[in-house]
Amino acid sequence: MIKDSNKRGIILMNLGSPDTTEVKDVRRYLDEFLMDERVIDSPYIWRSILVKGIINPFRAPKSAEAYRAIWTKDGSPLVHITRQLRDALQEKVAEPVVIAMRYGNPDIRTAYEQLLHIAPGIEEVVLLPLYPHYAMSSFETASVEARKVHADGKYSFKLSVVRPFYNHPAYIAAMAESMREYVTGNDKHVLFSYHSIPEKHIHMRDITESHCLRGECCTTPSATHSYCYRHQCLETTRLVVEALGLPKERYSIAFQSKLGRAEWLRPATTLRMTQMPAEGIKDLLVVCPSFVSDCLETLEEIAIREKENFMHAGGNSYEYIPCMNTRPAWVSAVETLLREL
Ligand SMILES: C=CC1=C(C)c2cc3[nH]c(cc4nc(cc5[nH]c(cc1n2)c(C)c5CCC(=O)O)C(CCC(=O)O)=C4C)c(C)c3C=C
Ligand SMILES: [Fe+2]
Ligand SMILES: [Fe+2]
Repeated sequence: MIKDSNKRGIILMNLGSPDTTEVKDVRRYLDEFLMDERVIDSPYIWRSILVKGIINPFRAPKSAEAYRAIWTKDGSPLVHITRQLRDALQEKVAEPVVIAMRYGNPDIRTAYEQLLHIAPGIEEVVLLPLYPHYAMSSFETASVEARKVHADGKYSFKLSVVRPFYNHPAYIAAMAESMREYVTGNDKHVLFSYHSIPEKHIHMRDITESHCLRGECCTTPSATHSYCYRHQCLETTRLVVEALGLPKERYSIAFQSKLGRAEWLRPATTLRMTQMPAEGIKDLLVVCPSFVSDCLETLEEIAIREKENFMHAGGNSYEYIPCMNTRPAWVSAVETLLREL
């Protein structure tokens, strides 16, 4: 690693949002997002028909409305929080720090150009995809896109990418710290709600071609766990509850934000919301460790919509534990992840 801070730049890369909540901008964003072969893996022609002809015409107006419910004077929460994280990190490190989004703006090319403008002699760029867990549709697409643009632009700096940090002690400690005040002094149930992915994507990245989604696969050691999203979510949960000292009857795991009819990781958060009150879980805390910055999927889906579902199903209290956003422990963890590369 090049240690000289004058020669190094940092990019924090997040998923991205539409530029505005207008349907045309949301449509453009969804088009870019869902046409990504690592998000919808069908052959190009079928993907085009599906996205442009079926999903987008219905989804864009609905998503625009959802975005309107969480939009701020500074625009998208996700993008604004990523900017704030950048500012907080910049206070702590000498290297220039910029942000990039996988979809929408600012894109990765803009981020490279910005770094070269700030520090023309840059020799290494360190990219931190802000996804704790490995998925084709998150970490993989971000790093592939960054490498592709790096090669296409014939940039002379070296590009280094920080690996998923789902079990890194600094991420686990920061997650536990962000939850401690909510879980202490009560016996509320804690639901760990992770973004779901299609089961097919787990099989596609099973390097053994025979391990994943069979029996107790995710708790049985395997070389494929470096690519297994489900294993990594279970590990994050295990380590966070260990750090918090939560007994096993106090927490559970679910997967949110399913799209379409295929099999996705289960149980579905939305189904659990209607089941939990009947099982005697009336007071609920929900945390979303696959997101480090609050976004549509946490602020609208979890904090608003799923709360309504839970309360209508007979819940007594429901609290969403915000993402780590710009909490000092998380900013320090980011610094650690970048230093250790
Ligand atoms: C945490 C990592 C994420 C994974 C893995 C992921 C997979 C995935 N997502 C979709 C479809 C949509 N996701 C949408 C929003 C969204 N997704 C993530 C993160 C992951 N997605 C974030 C942070 C956000 C919020 C963006 C924001 O602007 O705040 C959306 C758009 C909104 C909507 O219409 O619901 C879609 C669509 C798929 C299909 C997928 C895996 C295959
Ligand atoms: Fe998503
Ligand atoms: Fe697994």
